[in-house]
Amino acid sequence: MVASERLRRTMMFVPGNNPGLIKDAGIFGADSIMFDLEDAVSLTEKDAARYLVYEALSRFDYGDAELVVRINGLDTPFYQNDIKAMVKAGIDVIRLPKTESAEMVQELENLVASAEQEFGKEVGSTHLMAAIESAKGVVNANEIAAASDRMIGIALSAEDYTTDMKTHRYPDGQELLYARNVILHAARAAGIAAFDTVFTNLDDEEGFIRETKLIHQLGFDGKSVINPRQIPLVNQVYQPSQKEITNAQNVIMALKAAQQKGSGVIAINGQMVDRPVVLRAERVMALAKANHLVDQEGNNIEE
Ligand SMILES: CC(C)(COP(=O)(O)OP(=O)(O)OC[C@H]1O[C@@H](n2cnc3c(N)ncnc32)[C@H](O)[C@@H]1OP(=O)(O)O)[C@@H](O)C(=O)NCCC(=O)NCCSC(=O)C[C@@](O)(CC(=O)O)C(=O)O
Ligand SMILES: [Mg+2]
Repeated sequence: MVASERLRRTMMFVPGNNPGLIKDAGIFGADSIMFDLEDAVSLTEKDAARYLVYEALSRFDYGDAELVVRINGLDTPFYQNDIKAMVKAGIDVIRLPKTESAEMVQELENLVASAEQEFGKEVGSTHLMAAIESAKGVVNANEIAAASDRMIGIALSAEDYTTDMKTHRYPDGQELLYARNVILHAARAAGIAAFDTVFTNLDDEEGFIRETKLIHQLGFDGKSVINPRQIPLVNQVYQPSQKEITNAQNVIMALKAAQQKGSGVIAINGQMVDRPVVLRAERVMALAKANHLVDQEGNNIEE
């Protein structure tokens, strides 16, 4: 699948030092599975975790899920070995934590390109994403998002970010409003995905849904999650209504009819339909397919 066409509603963190969680991570339906070598892994387990994730990537089948690894930061002694091992294993995406500048992304890109050459991988085949976890990262979000053609997205990491901002997380999320909007605009301007942060209180389902509705309304592609229980809740929020699906089906039908006639102009009931409407309709249909509300041809699936 082309990286830019993927749905990324959920990106699930899986601690890289936990064999049980790693083995079963594919059964929960996350759009992206993110093996963590950074903050979920203690300093004494860094090498063991890297080895475990490498072996898992080589042995287990995670189906259609996009496979991501969060490597250790560029200020640690671990990131170079992380990059080599993950490129060798054929990871889809490397997520750089605590990204503060375009130069950091470019350093990552150079190391990834060297590793691709060393291990006989196609140069450019490993995609990148950056987590923004500080005021400096937010201020430089535009240049980070545009730093490399390999970038598929940028993410807000609110736990570290709120610490850097000398605050903490509140239920209404006011403290994140600026960072969320900056990250979203930087991602959209660069034509890549925007991911919202984790929600750490697993027992506060109501709070999780409230936050997910907010980031869905703002325009985020999806959210980092820490537990399989959060996946269906995100998918539910991102599920289009029947009215949205019917409208999208009409737009797609009109598009096909126009193409058959060799016309570039699409009209429904005499009303011209412009490109943004077509793009929105295509996204609604992609979400409807992912939620099994329509079949691959876009027809309603009867209950
Ligand atoms: C929290 C808890 C211990 C609870 O476990 P519990 O077992 O009590 O949960 P249960 O609900 O009972 O689990 C039901 C079944 O699912 C299985 N299961 C659970 N979690 C699973 C999972 N993640 N992957 C696969 N499988 C899973 C489990 O094994 C069980 O399987 P089974 O026994 O067979 O029924 C567990 O979830 C967990 O470890 N989460 C990941 C935590 C983590 O990675 N933190 C670091 C990333 S954040 C960060 O660093 C901040 C950040 O950097 C973020 C940013 O950058 O965005 C920033 O700055 O903001
Ligand atoms: Mg963090």
